Amino acid sequence: MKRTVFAAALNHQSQIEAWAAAFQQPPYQHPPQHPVWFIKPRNTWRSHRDTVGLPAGEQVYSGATLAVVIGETARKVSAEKAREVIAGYALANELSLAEESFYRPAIKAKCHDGFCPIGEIAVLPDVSALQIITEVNGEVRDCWNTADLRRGATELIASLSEFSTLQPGDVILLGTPQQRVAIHAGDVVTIKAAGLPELSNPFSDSAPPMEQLSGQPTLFALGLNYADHASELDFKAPEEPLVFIKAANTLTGDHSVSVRPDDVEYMHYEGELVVVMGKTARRVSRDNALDYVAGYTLCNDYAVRDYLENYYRPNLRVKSRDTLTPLREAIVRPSALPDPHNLALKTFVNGELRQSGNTRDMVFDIPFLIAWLSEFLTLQPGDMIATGTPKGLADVRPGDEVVVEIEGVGRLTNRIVSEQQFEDSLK
Ligand SMILES: O=C(O)C[C@H](/C=C/C(=O)C(=O)O)C(=O)O
Ligand SMILES: [Mg+2]
Repeated sequence: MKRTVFAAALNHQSQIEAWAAAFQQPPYQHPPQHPVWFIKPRNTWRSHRDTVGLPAGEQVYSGATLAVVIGETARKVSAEKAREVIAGYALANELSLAEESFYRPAIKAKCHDGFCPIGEIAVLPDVSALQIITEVNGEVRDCWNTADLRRGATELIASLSEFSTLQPGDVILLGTPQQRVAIHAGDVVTIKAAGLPELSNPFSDSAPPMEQLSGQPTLFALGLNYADHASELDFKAPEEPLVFIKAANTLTGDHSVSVRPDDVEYMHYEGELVVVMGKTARRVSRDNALDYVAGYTLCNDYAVRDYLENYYRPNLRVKSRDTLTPLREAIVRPSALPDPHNLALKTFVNGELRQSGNTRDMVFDIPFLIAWLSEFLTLQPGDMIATGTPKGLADVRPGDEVVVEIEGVGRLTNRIVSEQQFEDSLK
């Protein structure tokens, strides 16, 4: 069973060449120094022969790529050892709308329903120079070679597992060339590579409704959804929701520890209200949106600012690290919380009040967020939306006790430990 599907962006030589000049300019400032990660959430997953519905009025591009399937737990694995944790490979189609920018996470371009068909797994001895062919209606339209990737499978596993413990079933998509193939309703797209089961999907302008999905619930998180927090970071409030995704590895529970990397300057807390979906939601209106909510809980969306790069910002290395998203499992039902948009939100460090806001100050409220997301993807029961944090960030250090408290929802307590303390605790 798939757990999290990670994908590497800007990992093909042709992309770096095409964007080289732009990446020297603001907002990027320099080419990416680390892999640029994104996540294909479970609503995007499809199998061989599944029909994929294309969003009306959008040009969709095929993205034939190679998927690496993890077979063993991998935490801080070296590139030399990475091969040992690979269960096998599969073909995948990393479908996307055109990307005009790599600055902010590309949720709308990458996460439409069905935007990630993945084929059957097979064991291959070597994928370092594998030809990947795309046929549309039986005609070859693209062919690229994994030898042109900037980072191969083992290097990507090493890089990702440094901050995100990989589990059996996790998948890594290795990337796609700059040039993609435009596809249309009525097309059948078939992806082929020697030694791997082919992946073929018909595309239509309407697809069958999605059954209940497997895989981990998706945690969508909002950036800059409180104007006062945006301004403390010298940003204006966004004009549309700034949504990023946090992977399952980052979650931890109440009264747990969060690991502060030993070599960083600034790791801050972010107390946040979390919405938990209770019903499958697709194209839901704002007026009806709260009917789809199972309840509310709270999280701490820690960030390590040292690792910020202006590519799909905030990037997974900042926001999706092991242990950096304490989340309280118990939820409060909507009947017990009639107005989720008027709740005091506080964060205490060692008993001292450090953050104080109110959920009435959200830039985009909960009905808007549910309607906006469900416009282009299906929200499933269990999916969550962390609705952002108000101003009042501060650095936290090993030994600090951090308590997030939201009126009517409850408290979430966790303690900061150093990397060394955490490693010692594992021995
Ligand atoms: O890009 C930024 O600096 C904003 C980003 C995320 C913010 C949030 O998670 C939030 O506003 O709750 C960051 O701070 O990395
Ligand atoms: Mg946040």
